[in-house]
Amino acid sequence: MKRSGSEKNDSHIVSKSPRLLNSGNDEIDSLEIRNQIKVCVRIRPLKSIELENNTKSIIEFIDKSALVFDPYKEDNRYEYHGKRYKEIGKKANKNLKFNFDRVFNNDEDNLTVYSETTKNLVTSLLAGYNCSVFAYGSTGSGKTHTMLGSSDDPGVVFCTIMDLYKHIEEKKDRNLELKISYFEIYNEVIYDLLDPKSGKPLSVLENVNKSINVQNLYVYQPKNAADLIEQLEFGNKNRKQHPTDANSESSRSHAVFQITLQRKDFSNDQRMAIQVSKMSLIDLAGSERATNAYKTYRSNSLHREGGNINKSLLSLGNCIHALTSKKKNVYVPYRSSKLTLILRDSLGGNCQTVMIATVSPSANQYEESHSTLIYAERAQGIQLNAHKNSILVDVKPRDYKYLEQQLEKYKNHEKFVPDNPINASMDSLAKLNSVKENLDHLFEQRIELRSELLKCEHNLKLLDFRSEYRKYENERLKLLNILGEENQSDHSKGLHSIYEQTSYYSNLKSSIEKEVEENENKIMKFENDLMANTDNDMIVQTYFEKNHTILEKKEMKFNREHQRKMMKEFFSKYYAFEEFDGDFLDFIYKYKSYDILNDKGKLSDEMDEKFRSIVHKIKGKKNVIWRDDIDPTSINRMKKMLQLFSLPVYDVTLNNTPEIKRNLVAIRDITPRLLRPIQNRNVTPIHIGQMNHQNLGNTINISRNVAIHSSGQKQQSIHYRDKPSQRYYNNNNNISKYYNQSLTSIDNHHQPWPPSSVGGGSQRKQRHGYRNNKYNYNGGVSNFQQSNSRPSEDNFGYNQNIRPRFRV
Ligand SMILES: Nc1ncnc2c1ncn2[C@@H]1O[C@H](COP(=O)(O)OP(=O)(O)OP(=O)(O)O)[C@@H](O)[C@H]1O
Repeated sequence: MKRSGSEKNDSHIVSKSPRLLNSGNDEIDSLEIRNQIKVCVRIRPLKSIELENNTKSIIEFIDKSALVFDPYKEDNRYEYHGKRYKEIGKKANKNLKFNFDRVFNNDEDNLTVYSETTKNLVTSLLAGYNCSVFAYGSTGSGKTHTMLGSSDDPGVVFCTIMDLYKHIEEKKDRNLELKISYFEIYNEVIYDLLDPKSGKPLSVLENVNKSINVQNLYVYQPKNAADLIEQLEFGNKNRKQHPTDANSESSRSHAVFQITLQRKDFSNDQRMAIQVSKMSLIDLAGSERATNAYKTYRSNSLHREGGNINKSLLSLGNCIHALTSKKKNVYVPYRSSKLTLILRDSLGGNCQTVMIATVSPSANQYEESHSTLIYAERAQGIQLNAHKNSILVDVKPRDYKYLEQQLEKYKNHEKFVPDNPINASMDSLAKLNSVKENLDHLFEQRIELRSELLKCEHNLKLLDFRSEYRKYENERLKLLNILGEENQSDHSKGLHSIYEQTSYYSNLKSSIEKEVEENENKIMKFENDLMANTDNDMIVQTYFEKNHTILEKKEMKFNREHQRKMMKEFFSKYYAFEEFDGDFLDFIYKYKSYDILNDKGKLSDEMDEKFRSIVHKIKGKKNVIWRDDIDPTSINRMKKMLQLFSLPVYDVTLNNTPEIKRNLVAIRDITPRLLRPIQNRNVTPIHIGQMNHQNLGNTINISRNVAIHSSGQKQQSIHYRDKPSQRYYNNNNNISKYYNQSLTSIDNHHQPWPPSSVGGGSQRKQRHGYRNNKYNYNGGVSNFQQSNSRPSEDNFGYNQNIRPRFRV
């Protein structure tokens, strides 16, 4: 035999399931999760017509893990003079041995296939893992027979449903919700098989969680197994079929049947665990090549159909190829077809996947079966990364009591779906909404005031820089002794003008600071009160966090602009100085002053060293500075100069713990609903069609009023070290990011700023007053000295006890 696949071992079985929840089911708790796709091959029996025509079989079953394609056969040779020879002109047998996780022979039924491929996945599904089973093979090789089967030999889908319901009934797991959807991809268009009347093509979108969703898909919640089977049959009838050479009932589309399970665990009175898992059972269209399959069909539409089937299967092949490539960071072209986009998780992501490759043993399907086996062999290398999809949600004890009462009430009912189990955040939202208008106004005012304040800071720093620079210039000019009395007084005037402006901006700054402080105190009061009254509700937190982050972003931007302007100023001075240096040197060389002075012995050591250092600089050589040469005054000067390049900005220090991240999934999904005006406390029916059953977070849409508390909301004194009693939280930046979208509904009610209220107007008037007072400074150097007495650069004039959120 020419080829042999690698021997299988259990190294791909990586972990026992993490026990987030103890399901109470031994089977689930001892579950083994593979990190590799499981590939099985099923050989169908030869059909009666094939047997009648003496069609040769090209696949030989070796054992449960191996088969030989196009086996070498002794009797294919003819005998001549006691020796056996190959027939002249006859192609040699390929005689290829393939190894798979399981090979099913032609006499094994669907139940066996189910038990050894999908049964374990049902356990995984119940434990919270996503699972996929897909049948791949050429037309007429037995995909539909495997997945759907017949009344005599029910297929994998039927067995899965039965097993699932068996578990639900056995465990009487009332907290388990099961929903189904069924769609097909035909000619690269998605159609709902459970809602065929709509006839609308559905679109597929990737949501923020990176999960792929079919938009507006009809999701059905079956009453029981029989009801589910009925829906499945209904969907099957709606599939597109055309007869082909190889199969009179050939399915021309890829059919995707999905079961979504959601399980809520209330066993802990403080936390509710929500698990969402999904199983996709996929019957792909035939993988035959268009030329073979449609040689008898000349219709354009059928050619297009064949082309599209092959386009998506070609993309599937390309994805498998990329996923199994040994090269690093290979691009996987999931987006090249709808099929691969939908299968993205099944192929390389958070999923436990089984591929059942069906092959026909008929010699007429030689090429097709060969190519299926090659694909299947390649797919064995696909790595997966299945993990449980669970989320823990804090439950208030009072809610838990309520839940228990509800459970008691429904104890004897056959079916129990918790209606609206937890009800908390609506109150918080109402409280927030009652003061939100005032708060929005205060936040807008804060942005305005802070921007005025930063403008002052910017101008003061720029003036500080100019005054420092003027001092250097003065020293240089004095040194050169080329300045007359008149020029010197001009120069002092320039310095005086800087001091005057500094004095003006210092006064303006201190008045704005007062307004900022007033505004900040008001916001803090609202924030503290609301947080205390709503028990640190996540929605309320998020609202404040969002507004703090908006300010922080604006200030960062302003800071960058300030640095840019300072650099510009710095370089304009620097280049002027460089030019001067160059001219000076040129002058000295030109008139040989250096040589003359040197000759006359008038060149002091100091002058000589200075001259040499200038030459050194011009030549671009590095200067060696000895440690002893660095005097503390120059270091301080340098520090001061560096400080001029940054402004005090508002600081939201953020935390990013995994728990916060997890809760964010929930908050993101819950906020858009919670932020709607509270009209009706009753639960409105979910538009199931829009429910994103792939998305873990969306499951929370169902229990709309879930109260979610992040551990990150613990009172932390990080920002308010000197005031630990302040309620402040340290949370993830993303909250604000997500919240930005969700808040749009209330943002629409924003009052334009400035509001008509007297307070804001008068404050602005006050500021303008200071501006108009521009010339009422005391003037002169003494004024500058006075302004120097303004608080040091370290605290930028803010009382850190009050506002430590602002940082340099
Ligand atoms: N393992 C099997 N045992 C008995 N009959 C089988 C088996 N596999 C397939 N068949 C029969 O072969 C025929 C074609 O099978 P099936 O419709 O499942 O092919 P398919 O791969 O789904 O084809 P297509 O891609 O064209 O839909 C059917 O009549 C089916 O009953």
